[in-house]
Amino acid sequence: MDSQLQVGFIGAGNMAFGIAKGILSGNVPPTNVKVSAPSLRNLGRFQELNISTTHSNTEVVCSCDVLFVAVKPHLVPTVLSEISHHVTDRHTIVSVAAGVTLATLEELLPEGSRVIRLMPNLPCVVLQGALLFTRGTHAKQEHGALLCSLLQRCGLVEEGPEAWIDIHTGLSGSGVAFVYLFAEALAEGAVKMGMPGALAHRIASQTVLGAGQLLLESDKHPAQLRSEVCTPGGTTIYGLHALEQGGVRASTMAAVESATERARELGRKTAGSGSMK
Ligand SMILES: NC(=O)C1=CN([C@@H]2O[C@H](COP(=O)(O)OP(=O)(O)OC[C@H]3O[C@@H](n4cnc5c(N)ncnc54)[C@H](O)[C@@H]3O)[C@@H](O)[C@H]2O)C=CC1
Ligand SMILES: O=C(O)[C@@H]1CCC=N1
Repeated sequence: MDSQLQVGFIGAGNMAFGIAKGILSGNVPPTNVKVSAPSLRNLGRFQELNISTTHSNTEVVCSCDVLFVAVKPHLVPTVLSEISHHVTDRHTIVSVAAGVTLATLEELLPEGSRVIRLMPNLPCVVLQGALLFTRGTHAKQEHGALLCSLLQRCGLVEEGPEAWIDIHTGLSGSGVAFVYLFAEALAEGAVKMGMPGALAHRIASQTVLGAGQLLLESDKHPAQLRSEVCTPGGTTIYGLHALEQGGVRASTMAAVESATERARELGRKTAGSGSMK
């Protein structure tokens, strides 16, 4: 990767911070990164990473080659209209906004702009993200490869068709929160049975981490690993029976479906009016 490559972020929230941390863990020095946001509130933690910060979105655009647009979806039309005059051949614009489609992004930017739609997730901040991107009309394979090399330390980075981005949003962007809910409930079950809360939460976190790592590294189907934990007539099958009675499988599938549908709805609203309230 070109050591002169300049990276910009518009929006200094949780997701921008996660991606920035991943990028800095690769071979991009903080002096090559700039972030903008209207208030000082979120900028401090970027400054702690020696990233330069500003309140001017156009200043970021004018100084970078790859620009991450990391504001809430309903602000994307306003932000892109504001910076549009400054977007040139130099730029690859990468939007992480849930639901906002390539068609909307391309329409809001000058003809021929290079656009990529990326859906990351919060564990980028610990270099364990799951990211899926899709390239717009004018973003070539080489631009996808450049993005992959920038994000190489963020976690798993995959490319796919745009139709999968909203699904990935439900599965993984939002899915992280579904896993947290499960971890919280695991710990609360232990607290109910008499274990101190702090210990229960530490053990629940390690259980989620260990289960995930084994699932990834073993290359086995989750049902196979589940059966390896179940002793016939033992404790696990009793617990699984209780979960199935609560409809955990159906409600988890419904959660992914519902989050995916919401991403699609956000996309339609952004395409329609530029205002999503
Ligand atoms: N938080 C998450 O887990 C994920 C978020 N996303 C997407 O990332 C985007 C950002 O989400 P978060 O980081 O969670 O939001 P956030 O609320 O933490 O951050 C948004 C940032 O945008 C800044 N901002 C607001 N108006 C602005 C403007 N006019 N110009 C420049 N900056 C402005 C805010 O000051 C704030 O720093 C959203 O579009 C969301 O869909 C995608 C995947 C996961
Ligand atoms: O909840 C949201 O809309 C964002 C997108 C995926 C995760 N957080």
